[in-house]
Amino acid sequence: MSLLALRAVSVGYGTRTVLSDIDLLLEPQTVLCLLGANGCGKTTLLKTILGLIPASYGEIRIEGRPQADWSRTALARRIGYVPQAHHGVFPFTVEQVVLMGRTAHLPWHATPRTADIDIARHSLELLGIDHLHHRNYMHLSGGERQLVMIARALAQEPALLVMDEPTSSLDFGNQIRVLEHIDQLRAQGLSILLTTHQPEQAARLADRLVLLHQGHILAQGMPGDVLTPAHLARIYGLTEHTVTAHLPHLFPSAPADVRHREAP
Ligand SMILES: Nc1ncnc2c1ncn2[C@@H]1O[C@H](COP(=O)(O)OP(=O)(O)OP(=O)(O)O)[C@@H](O)[C@H]1O
Repeated sequence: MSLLALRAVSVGYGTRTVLSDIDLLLEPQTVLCLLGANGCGKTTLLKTILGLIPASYGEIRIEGRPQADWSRTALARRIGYVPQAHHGVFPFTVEQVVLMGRTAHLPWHATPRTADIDIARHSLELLGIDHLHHRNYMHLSGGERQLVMIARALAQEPALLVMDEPTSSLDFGNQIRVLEHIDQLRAQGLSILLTTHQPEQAARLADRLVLLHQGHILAQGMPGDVLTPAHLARIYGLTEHTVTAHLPHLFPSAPADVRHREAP
């Protein structure tokens, strides 16, 4: 059974459709990556999957059950969410913010148990930021906040982690650490749905890729099949030559004719 299944889903705001005909499956222990230009609808799709925005059409199933049958708490036990670079107002310590990840596992209004505090501390340690646990979240840098949001989602102990550009504010070292954590989490059995603006990151991480373009899925499949100069040129409005010239690790031996063809 797929962890997540979308069939003919349309998403948008009011009468404006942002994406339509979205079919996708996410299997257990899989990393699925959404790639597409700014404003193509990646975040909107993630929020629709999380139940924060209603789908305007189609069917979303989580672990085989229609999304509408899931209570918010039950969903929060199964899906952790790392929003895009976080600027929210959390006048709490880092440890308190990470403990919020345990809320769905606690009875209504219960205070966290020692086990919950241990799980929160462990999440901070995993990301190498346990030294921040007493700091005020509001006083952290953008990258530190992003790591705290990842720790909070890990403290949820979800089956599916939804991450919106998880490395966007991180320095080189922390980007690599987060990518390695994603590999480890998959090895431990988690599934991960993430967005990125970096094709090389998608190629390194993803088991499956979905390319979004002009309101639809342009292509989906294994990175080796989907990440072509022609597809990248199309979604980013570049020539294939520019794409291959800027991604030498992805396209080390692009044929000469590709280097001069224009994007369709
Ligand atoms: N709350 C909202 N109300 C109306 N329109 C919105 C809202 N949020 C986003 N949009 C619009 O929906 C479209 C898709 O936005 P979305 O944030 O999903 O794109 P994205 O692919 O995640 O972009 P980026 O890569 O820049 O983060 C954009 O045109 C955006 O302006």
